[in-house]
Amino acid sequence: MKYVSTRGSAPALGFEDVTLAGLASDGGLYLPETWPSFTPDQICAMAGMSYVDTAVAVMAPFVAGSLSEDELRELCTAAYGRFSHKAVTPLVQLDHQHWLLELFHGPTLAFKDVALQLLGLLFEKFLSRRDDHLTIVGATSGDTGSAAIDAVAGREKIDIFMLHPAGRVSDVQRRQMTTVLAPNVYNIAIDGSFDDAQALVKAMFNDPGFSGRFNLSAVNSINWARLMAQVVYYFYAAVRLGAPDRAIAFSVPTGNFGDVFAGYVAAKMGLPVAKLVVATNVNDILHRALSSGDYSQGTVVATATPSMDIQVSSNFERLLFDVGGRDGLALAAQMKGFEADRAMRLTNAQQQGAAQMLSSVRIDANAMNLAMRWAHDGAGQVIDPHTAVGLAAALETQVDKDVPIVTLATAHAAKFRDAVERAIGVRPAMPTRIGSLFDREEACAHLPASFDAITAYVAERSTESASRKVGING
Ligand SMILES: Cc1ncc(COP(=O)(O)O)c(C=O)c1O
Ligand SMILES: N[C@@H](CCOP(=O)(O)O)C(=O)O
Repeated sequence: MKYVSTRGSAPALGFEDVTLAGLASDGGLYLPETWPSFTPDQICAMAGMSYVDTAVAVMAPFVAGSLSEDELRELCTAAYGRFSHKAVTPLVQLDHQHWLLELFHGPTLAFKDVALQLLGLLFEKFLSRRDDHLTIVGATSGDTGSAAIDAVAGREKIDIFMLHPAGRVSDVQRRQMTTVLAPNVYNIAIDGSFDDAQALVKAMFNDPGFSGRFNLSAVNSINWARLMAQVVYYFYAAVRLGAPDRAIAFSVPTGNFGDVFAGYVAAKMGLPVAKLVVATNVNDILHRALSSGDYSQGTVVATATPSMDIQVSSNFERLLFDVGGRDGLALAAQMKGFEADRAMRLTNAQQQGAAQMLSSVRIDANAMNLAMRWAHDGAGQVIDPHTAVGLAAALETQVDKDVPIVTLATAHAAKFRDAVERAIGVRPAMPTRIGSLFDREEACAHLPASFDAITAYVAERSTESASRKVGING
């Protein structure tokens, strides 16, 4: 399997190189050259499979040439062995049509664990084959950071620098990052939004001197391996609800467009997806783009769904590339225009291509709170605010009554317990696997959202870490 860049001028690479590179050298994002696909019989055969077996079946075509099926199975067994639910991503029924797909049974209580537990192991596997050290730079609105840190903490050939917007993540999210005191983990709170953090990370990748010197890699969903691992749970859920004989709709609370793009990939691979609902909070760039073609960056508003307080959705570029005819050079020009003007219009082909599978809904605080209450009072489920945005959008979307609608439950309610308590008067208990989060010491640098300040910090700490490793090993 070869991967090509959405901006058309980086070299095509295999899975191992794409995973270690993160972002393509032309600033684009990697995608498979062609979509692998399954026949209805092959999808039918997934019905009785365990999560690990489904993961191997779905991901094998993507890793071909870099991992054998046995190696992939070994990594998946280790990654999903850390989940607290036997089904890994169980389904819960809410009423005759609505379901939740619980994606928060991993070590850090959010859907990010599904991909990042695997990605940590992929990094280790690929680094064991070469004499290399990786410097991961990442941006987080809270969940990617904690999941990535859990996945790579203590790994000898990796340093991780994780930027989060100061004061704009929940206390649980912050502590899940800052209380990990492993020597290869560096948390940085920046004065700015998640978008500022993501722009700084991309700027580090796009500076060839800096990215080459520190051998940068990515844990954000700009890294293809992140999305690949998320495709699995669409198959896993859909076959349990009757695919391939029945089409399934999914409603996905959306920020960086990674999770919902994984659903798009599942559909490209032959899964019968009736509809993908893109559920945004009031930071609604994706809703405006999909409903009217207007992709223009507004100011980020802080909400009770901080992980979705995003106005530039990095994976949207992957969708535009695929539905717009895969013309990398044209897309590169369009994205350069966006970077200069902070606004662009979708082409007709992009708009129409997206509309074939995707619809969008913008959910405000009131609708989100009502959905939390609906799930609690009607089905006895305490859901987190991000999941509630997805559920509210599902409830507002017209779907044939015979089609099940699965809302992706992206985080455990305890991660956002203050917002949940405000909405339904119930304070979710912290799962015991989180341990004594509130008794632990925190470590975090606080820096301005400035390229010079961040790169100086990374350079100084990476050098320190390199010399420390020489000291340990030599
Ligand atoms: C809890 C939660 N829900 C939803 C999202 C949005 O997912 P995506 O960025 O893949 O669209 C995020 C962050 O990414 C998240 O942390
Ligand atoms: N909500 C995310 C934002 C980063 O998204 P990613 O999927 O691109 O890593 C977070 O939790 O940090």
